[in-house]
Amino acid sequence: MGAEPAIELQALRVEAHGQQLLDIPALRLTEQRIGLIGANGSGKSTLLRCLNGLVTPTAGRVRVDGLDVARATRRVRRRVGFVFQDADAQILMPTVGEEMDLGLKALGLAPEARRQRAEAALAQFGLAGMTARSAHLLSGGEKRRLALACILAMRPEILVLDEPTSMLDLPGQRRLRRLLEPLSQRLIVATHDLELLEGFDRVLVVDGGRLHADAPPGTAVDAYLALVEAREAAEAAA
Ligand SMILES: Nc1ncnc2c1ncn2[C@@H]1O[C@H](COP(=O)(O)OP(=O)(O)OP(=O)(O)O)[C@@H](O)[C@H]1O
Repeated sequence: MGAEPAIELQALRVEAHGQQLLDIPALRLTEQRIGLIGANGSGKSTLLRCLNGLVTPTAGRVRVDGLDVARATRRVRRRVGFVFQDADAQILMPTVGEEMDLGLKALGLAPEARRQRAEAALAQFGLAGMTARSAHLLSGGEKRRLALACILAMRPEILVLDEPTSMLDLPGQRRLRRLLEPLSQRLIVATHDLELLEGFDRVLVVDGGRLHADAPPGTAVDAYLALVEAREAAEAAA
C-alpha cells in the first residue's frame, strides 16, 4: 500500500433503510479537477461523503493516497477538506474570526500561526478585515467563501466541494469559479453548474446511484443531456 496520490474506490455500495443509494464500480481518481454531475437525488453527495468517511459504504472500500478511509479516518480528514453544500451547516461559531480559528486550533497551531493563516485565507477569499463580523449574518456568497477559507486555511491536499455555486447569483458564481481555478489542491466537485466544469480533466455522471458516464467534460455533459432528454421523451410518451 503506497502513498500514491490517488483516490481509489473499490466497487462501492451504500444502502440505507433497505434502499440502495449507490452502486459504483471500481474507480481510480488521479486527476487534478474532477466533476460529479447528475440529477437531484442521484447520489452525488453520498459519493462525496464516502471520500472522507462521512458515509461508510455497506460494501467496498475507499482509499485516499493509500489510506483506508474507514480505518484512518482522522488522517484522511486532514488530507481531504470537505465543504458542505449548505454553508450554514458548516459554520458553527458566532464570529468570522472564531470560525476561522476553530479548525486551526484543532491542528494544534500556535496563536500567531493561526492568526496569520486565518488572515491570509480571509484575504484570499475577499473577506479581509471581517474577523469581528457575525458569521451567521454574512450574505450567502460570503458564507460560502468563509466556509472555503476555513477549510483551505487547514491546507488540505484534496478539496471536496458539494455544489459550491448553488444559490449564488451570477456574479457570485463567477467569483467563486475564479477563486477555485488557481487552487493547487486536487478538486472533486459535485455541481449542477455545468460551466464550472470548463477546464476540468474528468467528469463522472451519476444516475440513480450508478455511474452513467466517466469522460472529459464535453462528452460527459453530452451523456447527461442525452439521459435527461431520453427521460423527458419517455415521460411524454407515457
Ligand atoms: N442517510 C440516508 N438515509 C436514507 N436515504 C438517504 C440518506 N442519504 C441520502 N439518502 C437518499 O439518497 C439519495 C441520493 O442522495 P444524495 O444527497 O446523494 O443526492 P445528490 O445527487 O447529492 O442530490 P442533490 O443534487 O439534490 O444534492 C436520495 O434519494 C436521498 O434521499
